Amino acid sequence: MGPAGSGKSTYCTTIMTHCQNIGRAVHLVNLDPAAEKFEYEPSIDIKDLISLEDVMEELQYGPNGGLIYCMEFLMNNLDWFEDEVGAYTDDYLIIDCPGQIELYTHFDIMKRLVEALGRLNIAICGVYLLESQFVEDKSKFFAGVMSAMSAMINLEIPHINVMSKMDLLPKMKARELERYYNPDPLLLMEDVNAKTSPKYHELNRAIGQLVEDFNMVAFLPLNVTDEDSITAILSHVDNAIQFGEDQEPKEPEEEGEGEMDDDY
Ligand SMILES: Nc1nc2c(ncn2[C@@H]2O[C@H](COP(=O)(O)OP(=O)(O)OP(=O)(O)O)[C@@H](O)[C@H]2O)c(=O)[nH]1
Repeated sequence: MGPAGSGKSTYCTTIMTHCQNIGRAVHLVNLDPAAEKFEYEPSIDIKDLISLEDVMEELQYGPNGGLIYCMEFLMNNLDWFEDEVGAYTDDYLIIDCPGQIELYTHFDIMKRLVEALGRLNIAICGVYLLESQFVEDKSKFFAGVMSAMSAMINLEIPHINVMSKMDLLPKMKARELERYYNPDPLLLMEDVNAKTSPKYHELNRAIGQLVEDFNMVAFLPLNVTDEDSITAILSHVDNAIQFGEDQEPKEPEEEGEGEMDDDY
């Protein structure tokens, strides 16, 4: 997941290549009804169900309304999705999502999709991408942190955030980068305040405090040319999936089994 152009498809391709190199069964799922070119042919493709192009042409919708229409159409045809995914329940699926940010923040479409995967007993990890260049404009960076947080809160699934396109970021000291990997909102607010009118400083402070109070957003760097960063991300995803599986409510025990005694 992530905003338009944040590097979602590149992430999918990078992880697909890496998984294939280490001999792991992996499939690409495309959920973007506007996607055109793929480096790997998707095993499941929303365009087999509906395409943005058709919706725009036939219903005269614009790109954003059309996208939402396509996703709602998918929601009304979840049996199609469940049948498609049902063929791969033992494998690793990488789901490339559309870039419209409202899908993760104020529609429940992704949430319903997550529930559909849950019905198939598929363990999930959300991966949210934010471009590294955002660190050069702290207001944008904070907007990105807030949208990542919003996705985490809405979806309630094991989740990691990835800072993409690290090769494009000018060299920075490790200590400086750490401020972004684990955002220190109050420290960063000083820079944002320097660029905004004093009448917004209280608002900036409140936003910083919100990020601090939730204290749940951290980023892992992805440099597609650095195998170590790819391995590290995949291992975090695996751990998050394992964590999610460990948290699954257990089947209720048979009567009499494991009953607590009255003294407990
Ligand atoms: N240098 C560099 N460019 C990247 C990287 N990741 C993505 N890009 C470029 O950024 C642009 C957008 O990348 P995509 O992977 O298509 O991003 P996306 O999030 O799938 O985009 P949408 O599907 O349109 O939302 C493309 O031109 C990519 O080549 C990266 O790690 N390094």
